[in-house]
Amino acid sequence: MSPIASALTIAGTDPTGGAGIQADLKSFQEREVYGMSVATSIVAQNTLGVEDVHHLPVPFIEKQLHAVFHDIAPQAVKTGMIATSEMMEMIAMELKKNRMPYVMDPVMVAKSGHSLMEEKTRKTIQGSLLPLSTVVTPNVPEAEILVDFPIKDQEDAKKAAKVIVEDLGAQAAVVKGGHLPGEAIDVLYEKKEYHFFKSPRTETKHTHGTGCTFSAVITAELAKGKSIPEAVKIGKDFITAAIHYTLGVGRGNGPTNHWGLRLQGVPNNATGGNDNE
Ligand SMILES: Nc1ncnc2c1ncn2[C@@H]1O[C@H](COP(=O)(O)OP(=O)(O)O)[C@@H](O)[C@H]1O
Ligand SMILES: Cc1ncc(COP(=O)(O)O)c(N)n1
Repeated sequence: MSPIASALTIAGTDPTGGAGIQADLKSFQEREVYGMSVATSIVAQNTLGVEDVHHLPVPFIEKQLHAVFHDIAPQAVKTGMIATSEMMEMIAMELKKNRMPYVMDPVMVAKSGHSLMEEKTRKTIQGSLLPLSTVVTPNVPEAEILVDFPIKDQEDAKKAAKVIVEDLGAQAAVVKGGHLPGEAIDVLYEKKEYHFFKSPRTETKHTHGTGCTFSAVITAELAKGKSIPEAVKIGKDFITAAIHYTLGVGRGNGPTNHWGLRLQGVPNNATGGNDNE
């Protein structure tokens, strides 16, 4: 019997389930990967915004990591919200000791505008987690901070993805296109080659946790041994369906539909969710 693929997310929480470790675990499960999670910060948030954040003590985050690594070895790991430099440095040390495919989703600001990473941590990321990462998945605002130049179009996105790899040391980088106008086009730069992943833009406000879900699916696929381009392709198809078959829950920016991909091709009246057609 082939060993069960397992994945670990190290991130913040979202009690309404649309983002953070809750969204990551839903995504792992949908991809038939055994999901595990280490919480960094407990976030009081919903689809309307972030109310408060409680950072867990670094030694306690370390204990959670050891609990996982000393029992069930994941085949791939992702990081999401890591708010402080102290957290980031400890996590980098642990990932150095436990080398495996590592997806870094450099979560900095929630879509509601609330900061999820302290200002000084934004620079720590470059010397600690970035050089360890297999794939980095910044959105446009996050990529602009990492590369320190504006990203206004696909050419800028290509340049940024190349800088994140060639200069900042990531193995691969996907600059996501959700924040650019027009079709949702993500640019992957890996092994000196560009790959483009394009989907029609779904006109909806329900995009809470899209980046978390996208990076979690990439992590799950890497855990199963897929190549980086294959994993990103599946992540793209997954998030496109998750947004398209929106559930319409929540009074603000609602979550995506983590079983959306399973609905592909299913007639509208059988989907149970709202179809944005
Ligand atoms: N309205 C949309 N319709 C279709 N795909 C989208 C839409 N918004 C974002 N995406 C896709 O969702 C993924 C997450 O992108 P983005 O929203 O930029 O990340 P983040 O959630 O980190 O801000 C990317 O693959 C992007 O192309
Ligand atoms: C714990 C956590 N991690 C990530 C996000 C970003 O999600 P979004 O950009 O959709 O607000 C979030 N809101 N909460």
